[in-house]
Amino acid sequence: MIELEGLTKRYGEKTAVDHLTFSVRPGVVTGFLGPNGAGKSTTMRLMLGLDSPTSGDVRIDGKHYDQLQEPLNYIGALLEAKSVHGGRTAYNHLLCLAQSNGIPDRRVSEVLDMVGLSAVAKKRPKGFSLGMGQRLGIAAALLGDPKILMFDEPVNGLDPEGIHWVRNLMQQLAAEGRTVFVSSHLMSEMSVTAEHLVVIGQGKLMADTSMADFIAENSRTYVRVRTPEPERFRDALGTEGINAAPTSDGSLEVDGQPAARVGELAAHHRIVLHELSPQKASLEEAFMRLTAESVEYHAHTQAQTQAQGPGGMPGAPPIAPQGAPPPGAPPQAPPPPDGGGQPPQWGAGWKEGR
Ligand SMILES: Nc1ncnc2c1ncn2[C@@H]1O[C@H](COP(=O)(O)OP(=O)(O)OP(=O)(O)O)[C@@H](O)[C@H]1O
Repeated sequence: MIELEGLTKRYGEKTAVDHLTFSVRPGVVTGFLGPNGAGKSTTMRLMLGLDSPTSGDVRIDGKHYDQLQEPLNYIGALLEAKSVHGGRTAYNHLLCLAQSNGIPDRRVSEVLDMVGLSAVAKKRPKGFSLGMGQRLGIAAALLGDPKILMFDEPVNGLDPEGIHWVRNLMQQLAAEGRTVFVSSHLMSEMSVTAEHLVVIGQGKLMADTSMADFIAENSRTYVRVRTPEPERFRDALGTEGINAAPTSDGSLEVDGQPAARVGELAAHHRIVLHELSPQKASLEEAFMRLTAESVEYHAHTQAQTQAQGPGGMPGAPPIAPQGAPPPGAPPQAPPPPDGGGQPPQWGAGWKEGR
C-alpha cells in the first residue's frame, strides 16, 4: 500500500504536484493518468524518495522510503528510459545492480528470462531497441521481487506482442497481491489493464475511482438508432418526452433510455429499425472530457486557428501559459530532478531462500 497525504512539490514558481492525497492498494493494477506535464513523473519520483516534497507525505506500508529496512523487498520501479552503462552487457548491468543490493546472482538469469531477453543477455544495451531497453528496465524493477511495483510508461516503444506481455505481467503481479501503479498515455491499453484509476491535472487530483465508474461518470451513454423513418420516430419519441438527436450520417442518438425501451417504442409505433446499438464512451473520451480544462499544451491546426481566432478553443484555457512553449511545440524537457532517472538504491536486505 502506498499512501499520499497532501503531497506537494514546487519548483520555484511552478507547482508540479499540488496537495495530492490518495492511496494505491495491493491486488489491483492502478492506472495513473494525466495530460502532459500534469505531474505524474514528479509524483512517482516523490513516492520513490528520489526527490523530496515541498510539503506533505508519502508512506509505503506505513513507512517513509528511507525508513524501509529492505527497500528492495518493497519497491521496484521503471521510470523514464534510463541510460545504461555502455560498456556492460545486459547480464552484467543487472548483475551489478543485484550484487550492490545483496540479491543472489541467480536472480539475474530469472528476470532476463521473465522479460524475454535471455538470448541477448551477453549483448550491450547500447545496441538495444527502445522496446528492448524497456524490457531491461522492467527486469531491473523485478530484480528484488518487490511487493510494490511502479512503472512510468512501461509500454513505450514496445510492439503489440510486447504490449500484450506487459499487460499480462501487470495483471499477474497484481493477482499475486502486489501493489502495481502504472502510468501510460495509451488509453486503449490502460482501459484493459487497470482496474482502478488515479487521474491528475496540473498537479491536482481529479479522480480516484474504479475504471468502470470513471467512464460512466465522465462520459455520455446513448443509443444509436437507424431507421428508414427517422422523422416519424423522432416525433414518436418526442411524444414520450424522449430526445433523439439526428446526426450527419442519418442516424439518431437517443439519450437517457435503455436500448430495450427504444426498441419497444419503435415496435409500438410499427417503425422498422436497421440498427439499435447502445454506445458507451471509451476511456479516452472520458479522460479527454474530464481533463479538457487542465491540458497545459494544446496543439491546434491552422484551420482551427483561423476558425477560432487568436483566442484558441472556445472554453479552453489559454493556449500558452506563462513560460510555456509556443502552441504546438512539444513540452520542454524539465531539468533533471535530484537523482532523477536513476533506479532506487536498494538496500542489502535480500532474504536468501524466499
Ligand atoms: N526538476 C524540475 N524543475 C522544474 N520543473 C520541473 C521539474 N520536474 C518537473 N517539472 C515541471 O513540473 C510539471 C510536471 O512535470 P512531470 O514531468 O511530473 O509531468 P508528467 O505528468 O510526468 O508529464 P508527461 O506526461 O509529459 O511525462 C511540468 O510542468 C514540468 O515542466
